[in-house]
Amino acid sequence: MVKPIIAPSILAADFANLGCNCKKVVDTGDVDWLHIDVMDGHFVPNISLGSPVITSLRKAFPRDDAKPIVFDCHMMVSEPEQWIADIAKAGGDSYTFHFEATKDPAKVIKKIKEHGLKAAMAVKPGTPVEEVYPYAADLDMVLVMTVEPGFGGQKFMPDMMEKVEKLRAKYPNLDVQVDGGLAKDTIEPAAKAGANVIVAGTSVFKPEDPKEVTSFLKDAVTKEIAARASATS
Ligand SMILES: O=C(CO)[C@H](O)[C@H](O)COP(=O)(O)O
Ligand SMILES: [Fe+2]
Repeated sequence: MVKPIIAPSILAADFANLGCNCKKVVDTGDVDWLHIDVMDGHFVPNISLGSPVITSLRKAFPRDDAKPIVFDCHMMVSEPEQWIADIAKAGGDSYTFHFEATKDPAKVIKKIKEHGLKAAMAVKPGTPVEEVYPYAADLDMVLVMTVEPGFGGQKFMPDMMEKVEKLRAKYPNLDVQVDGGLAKDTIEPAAKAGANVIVAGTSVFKPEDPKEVTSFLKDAVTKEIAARASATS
């Protein structure tokens, strides 16, 4: 059975106070992962951050902590194979590449695993979810984008929930992640469709009290996972 995972996107943090901002959201107790958006200005029309920032952040969240935080790296980059070694060295745990960014997804997945990282594949809103199926057995997670990648603070696209439903029906034990516009008013359709890994940037980092949001998001996902388990037992 999948677990409910809340992954705040650090793109919405104040980069001058990145460590403190991240500690504040992790201290809610609801956060298991930090979602790290790497953008190259080529695959997407924006530049964000890269491995030096991940190296620094890893020092603030060491792997030998009582509750280690998973660094979930969302690689919005062309030729994704070229950054795998860098991200592994910097302290990433999971490497999500875009299906649209490579001609050979199987080769990218193999290289990610060779570097000891979890492998995940993302699909942009215009990409049919069926493209994922040939690779699903080798993936730890599939990311269904609920905005066009490139910027935080965009509006959640409810039409993407059909993709989440298809994935959840076909792969009951696969981590299915949604990213873009997730907040208290959009979590319900995502959780009901079967998403269990929730990326949320603006809605978690911007309010004064992140706990109020993280606990709402986590409760919503926990409830839907339990409902699905009892329906299938
Ligand atoms: O991958 C992303 C953008 O491409 C971000 O993870 C995403 O936009 C999260 O930010 P928000 O919750 O503010 O929409
Ligand atoms: Fe992201």
